[in-house]
Amino acid sequence: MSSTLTARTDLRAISGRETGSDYLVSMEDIGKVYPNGTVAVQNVNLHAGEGEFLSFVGPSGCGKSTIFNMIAGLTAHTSGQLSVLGTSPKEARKQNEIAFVFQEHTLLPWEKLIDNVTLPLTLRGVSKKERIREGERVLELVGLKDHMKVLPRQLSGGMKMRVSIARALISRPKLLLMDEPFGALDEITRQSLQDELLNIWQQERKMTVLFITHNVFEAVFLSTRVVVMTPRPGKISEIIDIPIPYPRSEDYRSMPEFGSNVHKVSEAIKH
Ligand SMILES: Nc1ncnc2c1ncn2[C@@H]1O[C@H](COP(=O)(O)OP(=O)(O)OP(=O)(O)O)[C@@H](O)[C@H]1O
Repeated sequence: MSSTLTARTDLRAISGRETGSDYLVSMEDIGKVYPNGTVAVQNVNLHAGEGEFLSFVGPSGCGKSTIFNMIAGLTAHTSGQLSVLGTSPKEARKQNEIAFVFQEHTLLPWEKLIDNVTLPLTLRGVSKKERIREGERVLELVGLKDHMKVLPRQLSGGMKMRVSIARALISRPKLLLMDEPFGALDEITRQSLQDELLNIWQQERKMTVLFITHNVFEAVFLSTRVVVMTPRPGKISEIIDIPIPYPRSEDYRSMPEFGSNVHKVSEAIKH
């Protein structure tokens, strides 16, 4: 076992964030075999604490989305022990404390932004007054409060992604799962959304983010730890601490520490 597999950054020291002692996600020897016999992941051991930002990198098909779907209670693991927010993934999902953001924005084209972002509250029967208050709060967080009444088609790709993030935040999730959210965006938009996501994560002090990306630069810019996976059947080969303090400014992207961490993660992916 690699020594970095068990290493753990002192999150409080690098981010100034409060951290809890309990794990939000605990995966012990997790495996997943799909009904057609595909062994997607094997022997996955991972613990994510409150307030962490973990990115998952690895070759296509190594089981990253499968891991997220198991954590979200959308597909069952077939071996090992998985606990999310201290209970089973399905139970955790019912508590509305897990939110998902995908690469595709999945907004309702005929609904104004305010109605799109408040949809999870509408489905739960929350009053209109509270929906509007919470909708304004999250649209403000993503810098779109002035666009409450517009339709999704009037927005750029980056703005649509901001709306998806706002909708995910409306339930004040403890755990935010993001599956390649910025994969379809141009580099400039992508970097500005990375900055915004870190700002939001710093404000929502206890929220844990799990983030899938194919982009090593993005993983190193955002994360407290980077989880590196092997080709299928996916296993975790290394978990690399990124012990650079937050807030991480634009300058971080040109610092030697950034380059050396990118190199470390890139090397880990090759082995
Ligand atoms: N419902 C399913 N039934 C059978 N096999 C599946 C199913 N979903 C995924 N797989 C297979 O499981 C493996 C892992 O897939 P998964 O989508 O989790 O990988 P990934 O790392 O997220 O890939 P990518 O980076 O390309 O999105 C792949 O071989 C995939 O074909």
